[in-house]
Amino acid sequence: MFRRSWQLIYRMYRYIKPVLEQEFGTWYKRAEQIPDSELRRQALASMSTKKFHCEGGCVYASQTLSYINVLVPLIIAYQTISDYLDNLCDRSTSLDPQDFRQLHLSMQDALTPDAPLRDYYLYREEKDDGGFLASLVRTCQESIRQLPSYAIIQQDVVRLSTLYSELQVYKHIAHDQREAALLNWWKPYQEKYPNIYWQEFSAVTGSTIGIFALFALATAHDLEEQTVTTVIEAYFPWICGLHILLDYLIDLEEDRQGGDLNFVSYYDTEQEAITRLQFFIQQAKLNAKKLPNSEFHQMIVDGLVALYLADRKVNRNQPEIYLIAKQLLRYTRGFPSWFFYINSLLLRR
Ligand SMILES: CC(C)=CCC/C(C)=C/CC/C(C)=C/CC/C(C)=C/CC/C(C)=C/CC/C(C)=C/CC/C(C)=C/COP(=O)(O)OP(=O)(O)O
Repeated sequence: MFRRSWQLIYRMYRYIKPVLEQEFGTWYKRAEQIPDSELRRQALASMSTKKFHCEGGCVYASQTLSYINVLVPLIIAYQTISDYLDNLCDRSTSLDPQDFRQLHLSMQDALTPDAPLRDYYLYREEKDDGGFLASLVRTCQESIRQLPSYAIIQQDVVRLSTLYSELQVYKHIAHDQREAALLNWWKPYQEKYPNIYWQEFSAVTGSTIGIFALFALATAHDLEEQTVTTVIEAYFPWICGLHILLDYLIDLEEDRQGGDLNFVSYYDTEQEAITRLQFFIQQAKLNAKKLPNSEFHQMIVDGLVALYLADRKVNRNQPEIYLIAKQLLRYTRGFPSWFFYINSLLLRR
């Protein structure tokens, strides 16, 4: 197992990137052949603008090189479903929760080895994707069958995936209803997560990386339940929360102008946003230290901050975001953060 940031980046370029490019390219070509023009447009738009989601997600495959050919296709297929459906819901002509729910059933089917395929487009007009979504689901199912300890993580990944899907439903309904729906959804979880706000809980559920961390664990033949629990406790809420709060931070100005929901905008002041994000970094690091292969998960924390703050939107023309970003990058400190930041700039710009 590797311990250093340069070793992670070396593995990414040497072993992961070739498989990733091949897989991603194949799905992209498949998307180009989607018969329905609107579904095709959304699939291509999400794959063109969000490739870094797959690139970042595939970092988890660097832990076990012997499973690259299982983990990379799995992570790419699952993340592609997530990004494609997000585009369909965002750009939807309807605001129909029933439609959003039905589409997202594909994500839980993808994580259930023998689940039969369903009509995920049942409640929308555009239906003919030429089997694109079904093939993504099937690819996930074929991959998870090859993970020796999948049975031990199955229930938890489906639970995290269901929470993600619920977030996507509530986030995309009518603007005047979504905040109340999200608050109401949060109520039964409030007691379990007393240290976070409702909007932070929503952010936590929006990350796919807790699932990817569990996929990587399931490559072990002797996986213990206790290890799964410790990894979930580190990721949900801390590492996942940090991930999506960063995602919303860089969209803050854009969302403000477009009147879009943004979980970072709920902080009262800039200083509160900085304090809360620093709190998430601190908790994420503390909890990452408790994990098996802890160096890897600590690199994920540094890497997330670097990857998101390397986005084009973080620049001097958006002073609020720029200031918060600078403070956060300084807060993570040390060589790995700067090394990942430079690599992320190369990847994303
Ligand atoms: C291939 C290669 C050489 C890679 C090198 C990568 C690199 C530089 C690694 C070093 C640093 C490192 C360790 C980074 C960590 C990487 C990591 C784990 C990244 C995570 C990527 C990921 C899985 C992203 C998915 C994000 C996600 C699920 C987003 C959706 C969540 C959400 C709720 C979004 C908001 O949606 P909405 O409000 O609808 O708004 P938009 O859709 O408009 O944004």
